[in-house]
Amino acid sequence: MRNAVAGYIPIFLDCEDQPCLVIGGGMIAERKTQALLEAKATVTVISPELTEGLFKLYETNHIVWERRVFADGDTHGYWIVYATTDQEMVNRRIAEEAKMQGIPVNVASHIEASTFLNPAVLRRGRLTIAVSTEGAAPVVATNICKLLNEEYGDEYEIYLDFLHRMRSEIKKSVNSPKQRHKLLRKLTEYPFLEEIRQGIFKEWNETQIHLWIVKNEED
Ligand SMILES: C[C@@]1(CC(=O)O)c2cc3[nH]c(cc4nc(cc5[nH]c(cc(n2)[C@H]1CCC(=O)O)[C@@](C)(CC(=O)O)[C@@H]5CCC(=O)O)C(CC(=O)O)=C4CCC(=O)O)c(CCC(=O)O)c3CC(=O)O
Ligand SMILES: NC(=O)C1=CN([C@@H]2O[C@H](COP(=O)(O)OP(=O)(O)OC[C@H]3O[C@@H](n4cnc5c(N)ncnc54)[C@H](O)[C@@H]3O)[C@@H](O)[C@H]2O)C=CC1
Repeated sequence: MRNAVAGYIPIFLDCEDQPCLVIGGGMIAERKTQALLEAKATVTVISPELTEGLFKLYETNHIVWERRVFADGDTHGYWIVYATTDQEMVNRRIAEEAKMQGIPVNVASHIEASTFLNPAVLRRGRLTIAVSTEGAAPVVATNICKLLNEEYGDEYEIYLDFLHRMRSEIKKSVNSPKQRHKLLRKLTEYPFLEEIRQGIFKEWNETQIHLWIVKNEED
């Protein structure tokens, strides 16, 4: 068992169109595959069998399925690898092979063989909250997400879409970094979240956005 505490760096990877390999076709493979597809990755699954869910994804062309057991060399050319078979030795072999090539690898059965791990995740549109216990208790990570689920409701999706739009406009039309920082900080002080919760928030149109920028630049 890895003893380090806080020895991981949390990062958000852009997986769009990246070739990702999942080895094994059970429930854990299905869970990791779903997460990869949500991130628009290109997924290949190598396994003699698939769960019903994975088989549906195969039938609908969402994944490529190679119907066989893992063979040496399979990880070559992939961007990221998940070893999710129920065979400890196979998972370890996959991890060794991936590591030799510098490919990040997650081993579902043995944290110490992995180079990265999957946190429990809560999503609200552009908001992602990811929680890890460094493998000490994955269920606790999930429970923390359940608690946060109460605190961070759907209003965050509308809120962040709006802030994203404002930020893009500010980046386009305000040249000075100092001014931009001032405006972006000011924006988060408005009670938009409260307005969204109360159902009284009205999306600003282009003119309103520009008027706000001009007015607050001067302040
Ligand atoms: C290290 C890590 C590597 C990784 O998989 O990335 C890992 C490893 C292992 N998990 C094991 C068991 C379980 N894992 C879950 C659930 C989840 N596990 C997840 C992540 C992680 N699990 C990574 C660290 C996360 C962290 O930092 O806390 C979640 C959060 C995200 C996800 O899977 O994407 C997901 C929540 C899904 C959701 O929210 O829906 C459940 C409960 C369930 O399935 O319902 C059980 C059974 C109960 C138990 O054993 O605790 C075993 C023992 C296997 C065995 O004994 O054979 C190992 C291997 C080991 O410990 O070495
Ligand atoms: N990280 C996590 O969140 C969790 C991890 N686990 C671990 O994950 C592993 C997998 O769990 P499940 O999906 O529930 O198991 P499972 O038994 O449902 O699925 C295993 C899959 O691996 C395939 N397989 C077996 N040998 C193979 C080989 N040589 N090449 C390719 N595919 C092969 C099987 O056909 C099957 O599809 C277990 O070993 C367990 O220890 C279990 C629970 C949670």
